[in-house]
Amino acid sequence: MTTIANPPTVVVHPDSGLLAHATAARIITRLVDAQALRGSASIVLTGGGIGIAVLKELAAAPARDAVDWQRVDVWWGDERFLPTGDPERNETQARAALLDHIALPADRVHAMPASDGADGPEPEPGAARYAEELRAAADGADSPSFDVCLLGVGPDTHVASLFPEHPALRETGQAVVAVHDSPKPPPTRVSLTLPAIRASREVWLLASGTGKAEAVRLALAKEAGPLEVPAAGARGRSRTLFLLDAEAAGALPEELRTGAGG
Ligand SMILES: O=C(O)[C@H](O)[C@@H](O)[C@H](O)[C@H](O)COP(=O)(O)O
Repeated sequence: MTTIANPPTVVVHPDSGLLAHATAARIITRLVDAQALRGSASIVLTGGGIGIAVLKELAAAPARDAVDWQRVDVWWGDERFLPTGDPERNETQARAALLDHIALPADRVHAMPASDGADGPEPEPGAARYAEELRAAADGADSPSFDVCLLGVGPDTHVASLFPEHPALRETGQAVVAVHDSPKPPPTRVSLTLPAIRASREVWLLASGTGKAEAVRLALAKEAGPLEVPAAGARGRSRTLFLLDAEAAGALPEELRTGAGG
């Protein structure tokens, strides 16, 4: 497991609209900087309410095309294992929110498998293929050093499709895992594992609303490990951000909410 170099930084915005707006602006700057440094950039997308809201804001952002979208690789942190084009798939929602509005080469959109896809009706072969695709993009490692990995946080502290006490959390030998019996519907999914998430240069955890306040508190409290609190294990190699609205930050100690503890 990668050691955690830096403790998470907490950023609190007044409301979910501003959180989505500000995170979209932050993505633009992050991708532009990555391209200036390395010529290309990579981002892992998340499903969920705030995750998709950020993509919609990104599509509408005045500075959107400061990013050279021809040189961006788009991956997913997880996917609902449903037929291609199913409205519940994270890919379908990301295409409608952002990808259909930017000049991204088709071969740089790395969609996770669909239940009607070439990998067959079970998620395991598709998960293995996606792991191969990651390895091929990672210069010998199992997973690329994504410039930014976006993760929504579930009310039970799940990230991607890694749920508390679920067997998928114990997977450390693979970058991608098939998930059955997901407590959040639909039951069958494909997900990056914690090691793949932690290969990212930066991990940004997004949470909005009072329903996430306790999950966010647990993710930062150091009271429990990643098997009980998956969001506690989602850390970037060089930076981890918790991007929250005031409601999702509501259960945090004052010093974390205001940065006064820095
Ligand atoms: O496929 C999914 O459902 C997501 O990837 C999942 O990890 C999501 O990000 C969280 O459940 C938060 O979702 P909300 O923001 O809608 O609460």
